[in-house]
Formats: sequence, C-alpha cells, structure tokens
Amino acid sequence: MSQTLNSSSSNATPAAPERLVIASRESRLAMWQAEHVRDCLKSLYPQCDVQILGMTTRGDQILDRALSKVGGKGLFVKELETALEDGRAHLAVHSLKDVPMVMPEGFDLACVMAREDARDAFVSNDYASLEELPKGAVVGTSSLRREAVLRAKFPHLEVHPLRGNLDTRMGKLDRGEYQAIILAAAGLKRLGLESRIRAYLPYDPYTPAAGQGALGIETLSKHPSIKHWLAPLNDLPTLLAVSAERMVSRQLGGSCEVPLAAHAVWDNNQMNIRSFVASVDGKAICLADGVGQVHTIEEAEALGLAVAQDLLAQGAADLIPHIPK
Ligand SMILES: NCc1[nH]cc(CCC(=O)O)c1CC(=O)O
Repeated sequence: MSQTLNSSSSNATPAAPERLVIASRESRLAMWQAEHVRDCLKSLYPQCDVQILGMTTRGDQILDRALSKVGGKGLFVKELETALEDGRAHLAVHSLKDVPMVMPEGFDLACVMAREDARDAFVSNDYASLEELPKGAVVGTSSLRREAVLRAKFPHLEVHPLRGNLDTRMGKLDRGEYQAIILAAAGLKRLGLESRIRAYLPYDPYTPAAGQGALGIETLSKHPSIKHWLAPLNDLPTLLAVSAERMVSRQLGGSCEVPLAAHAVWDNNQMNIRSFVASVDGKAICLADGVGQVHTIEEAEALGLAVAQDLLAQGAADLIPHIPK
C-alpha cells in the first residue's frame, strides 16, 4: 500500500509514526528501560520524534510500608495509565513484573520485549552466598516469594523488608542495615551493577515472579495503530513464556500478597514451566511443573492454566486469602 493511499484513508494505520511519547517512572532502572524502548523505536522509525515523559508513581512515594500492604502491583502503573488516557503519552514502559495480571478496561499489554536474566541475585559486601551467612544475619527483601523460600531453607536468618528503587536498596546494604539483599538480576545488569552480584540464585528453589526480567509496553486499546508500530519489538520466546506465567498468576489471584512464583522457558516449540504457592513462613508449599508443545499464546496460556489447576488441586487456595476454594 502506498503512502498516499494510507494517509487518505482515515482508518488505516499510517506507515510510520511521526511522534511518540513514552511514559516512564523516574527511577534509574525505569529510565534505562524507557531509553531502551526509545532507542529501539528510533532505529525502527528514524524519522519519528520519540520523547520520554518521566513521572513519579505512588509506588515510588510510599517507601515505609510493604508493597503487599498498600495495594500491590497497580501502584507503579496507575499514574502512567492516566498519562495515556490524557493523551500526554502514547505508550507506557513497565517492568512486566509490576503489571497487573488483568489489564484494566481500556488498556492493552501491547508488546513484550526480550527478557533479561530472570533469576534472583544475592548481593552482599561480606558474604559470597546465602549458605555463608551466619545465624541471625539480616537479609533484605520485600518479596513474600523470596521470603518464603529463605525462611524454608534458612530458618536461622532474619528476613527484613527492603523497599525503594535499586539505588536506595543498594545504599541500605552498603550502610550496613543488611548483611545481604536479594534483588532481580535483570535490574542490576541493566544498570551496570552486575559486578555487585555475588551469586545467582538457581531457578530451583528460587523460582522468580511471573514476568520477572521482561519489559512490557502498555497502550490504550483504542489506539491499535500504536500496537501495530510496537509489534516488531515483541520477542516471541519471552511473549510465550510470560503468557503462561501470567496465566498461572491470574488464576491464583494475581496479587503480591501471597508468595507466588512462576517461571517458564520456551525453546524449540517446547515450554517448561514451574510455579509454586507458599505460606510466608515457608512451611507450606504447593509446587507444580508443566511441560508441553507450545506454538501460540493460546497454547502457552493453556499450559499455564493446567499448572494453576494442579496447584489448586494441591490446596493452593488455602494459602491465598482472597480466592474462593
Ligand atoms: N518489584 C519491583 C521490581 N520490578 C522489577 C524489578 C526488577 C527488574 C525486572 O524484574 O524486570 C524490581 C526490583 C526487584 O525485584 O529487585
């Protein structure tokens, strides 16, 4: 279709965008991610003016309470969604882990980009691994999922909450408030802090959260042309894996008020997925693995659904306050 034909028809998607504004949180990691998306868009559409609109979310402001107690995941995305609704921005870039499992009415998860390392990382100035930490050592994490595994494996350690952006968290470690902290490896690598990682925690038993390490781009459902422009940025292996992970999480209530892990890998049309639901003290755990041939998002979601049903059959609902049994 020629350029003239395109622009004369009001419904057709123009061949290339002229201007795109990306809404982003202002933390260094969020900005890195927004700049990464900007650079990808610039190389796809060299004529396009791509801008970043930085903003503060409630999740960035509330630092004194655990996320699970103040409303969870939506906290990091709401203000960005308002910017989309107001037309101040065309797309919002998020860590996929922070994107609610059910998208709010009128918004789409338009694109999922290639995943960074999805593992959790052990960071400490004095110790090389969790195993080396002495009795009573304080480990920082605000993730109930990480806390449950730590309490199950290392009952002699103290697990204390740790909030704030990556720089804040590293600062607290370096001032000696914690002997060690657990963070997503992806954020550390993106910010050039890989050398601070003393150990990578293996997927078993340290299964990550659904979507960990992946970037998601959100748009208004009523702007399919933007979704169309973003399509080349999708990474199929990541998209299929996170579709399965997010289905598990969605079936189990999709909140961060419960220790819930889901991690899938798709390779050569085969998907392997592992998920667990645990009690925060780590004493009760339901664990399920799935494996199957997957070629489409629907098949990925079907595998995620099967894993969720397996967990529920093991009694996972007893560990989750809000879902009916
Ligand atoms: N919940 C906060 C959050 N959201 C995304 C990341 C890290 C980057 C990623 O997983 O993509 C983090 C920090 C962490 O878990 O250490």
